[in-house]
Amino acid sequence: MLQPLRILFRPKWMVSRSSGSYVSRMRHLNKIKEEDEACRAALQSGNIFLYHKLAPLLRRTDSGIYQLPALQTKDVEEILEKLGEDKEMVKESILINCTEQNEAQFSFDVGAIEQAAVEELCRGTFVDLRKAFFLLRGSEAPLVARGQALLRWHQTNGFCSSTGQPTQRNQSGSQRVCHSSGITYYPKMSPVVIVLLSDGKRCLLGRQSTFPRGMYSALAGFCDIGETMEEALRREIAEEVGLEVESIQYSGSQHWPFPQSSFMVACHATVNPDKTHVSVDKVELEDARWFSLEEVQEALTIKAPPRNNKGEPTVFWVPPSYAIANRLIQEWANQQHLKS
Ligand SMILES: NC(=O)C1=CN([C@@H]2O[C@H](COP(=O)(O)OP(=O)(O)OC[C@H]3O[C@@H](n4cnc5c(N)ncnc54)[C@H](OP(=O)(O)O)[C@@H]3O)[C@@H](O)[C@H]2O)C=CC1
Ligand SMILES: [Mg+2]
Repeated sequence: MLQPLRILFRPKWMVSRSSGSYVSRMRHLNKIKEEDEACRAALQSGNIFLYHKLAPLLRRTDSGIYQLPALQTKDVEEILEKLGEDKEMVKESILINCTEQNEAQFSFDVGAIEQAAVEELCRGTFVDLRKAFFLLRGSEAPLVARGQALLRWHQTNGFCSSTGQPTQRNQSGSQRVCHSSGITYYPKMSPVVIVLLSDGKRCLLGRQSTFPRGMYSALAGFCDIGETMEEALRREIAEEVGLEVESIQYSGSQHWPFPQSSFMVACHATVNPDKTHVSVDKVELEDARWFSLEEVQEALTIKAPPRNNKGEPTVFWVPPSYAIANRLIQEWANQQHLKS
């Protein structure tokens, strides 16, 4: 039976360095991103988040709250040694970000090691990212998504697409280089527009057949190469629901890790209230329709939809608060409420 490690989770009081300004933090982060030596030094005092085959390690506190345990390099080295692995493997950690105290944050995938043994040592559980997103609070959800996205990118970009030769990463993992062709590869996101369409009184939501039953969301689509965001938005709405957009207002953006990294650009848009006939592209969407403010307000209150005996939701509901679609819907409802 493996004994859990004694010091795995560093309490806040052990963080001694005072927080600097945003500018000095970003400059520090950039330095460790670019300079291998600085990154190696940062790893010695930084925080490491563990993943197993891209599922992040979470820990449930005594009060039932899920947290992202931040391990230190020596903790991870100890785990690797206890499980008969080379402790030098910890140097494969990928830089994600840094804290307000200028401590570097890394992600490290222990997918080659037996999952249960690591969980026992860490007193935590590796949880699928979709579930982890539900369980984590505040800034931990985007952090864990970013860590996973970087690990995934490294795991799938080991070879140069031009020469077929292996690519080599820098210490931070901010890039990979093919020394044969000289090509440098950087982690990628695909731009996506997501739009909440309104006719002044109602908003348009749609669902794909793969969505959980009863869930409707704002319409979304990948940008084509060469398109502006506005062009992509107008095209997607025309393609998916046969409507012509009249005006567009930017709302915000989000990195979305499912199924691969997308850069979601969220907007509100309007159509002419006299031209609201929806013609759904059934290849893309199972359904799309106009919803009233009352229907939307009700859906926004549902945290976990009621389910039938097959476990399927039985009511109309919208994506959870961590999805930018939820924010768009919430903003629209607030705006309508102010108008009335
Ligand atoms: N965060 C949020 O609130 C929300 C996020 N989303 C995300 O937005 C994304 C896009 O929405 P979706 O409606 O599916 O997009 P689209 O309407 O563009 O349709 C998806 C189609 O685009 C193709 N495709 C897949 N990846 C790419 C790519 N990188 N570039 C161009 N085309 C691609 C796929 O074709 P094929 O499968 O045939 O290869 C797929 O059939 C999804 O990843 C979804 O998870 C959606 C709604 C809410
Ligand atoms: Mg779509």
